[in-house]
Amino acid sequence: MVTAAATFGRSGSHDFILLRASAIVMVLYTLFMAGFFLSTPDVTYEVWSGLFASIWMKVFTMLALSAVLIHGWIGIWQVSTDYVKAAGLRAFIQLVFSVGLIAVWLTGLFVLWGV
Ligand code: HEM
Repeated sequence: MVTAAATFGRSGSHDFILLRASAIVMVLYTLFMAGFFLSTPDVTYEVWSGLFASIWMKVFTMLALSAVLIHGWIGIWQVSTDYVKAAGLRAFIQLVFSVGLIAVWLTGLFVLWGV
């Protein structure tokens, strides 16, 4: 079986599931953050760092950042293979997004580590 080296999952259907599952996690995190800001009138430094001090918030945030990594990785592969016909430019776009997504994930990990 021929598989594309730039995809994330083992197969197209695996990528399909990963894209949907990661979308659900991102939507849940977005709803949670919207709820937090709506229910917290005064978001001070203490309130904000207190929120991220708990282990469940760290885990939830790392799950959301992993979902961004997986979703963005698969998503940009799908969009670029559909719309960017020049192979060199497509590889460059995928490289920029992949490195950027990994940088976001690592930044989140180190920031959370310090809270
Ligand atoms: C680099 C950024 C992103 C890229 C390249 C991207 C790409 C994609 C692609 C290609 C699809 C599949 C569309 C289809 O098959 O019809 C998709 C679906 C989706 N994305 Fe994204 N996306 C990105 C960011 C986000 C973010 C930040 C969110 C939410 C906070 C999000 C939420 C969704 C949802 C809800 C779906 C629909 C899933 C479904 O059909 O069940 N995406 N995205």
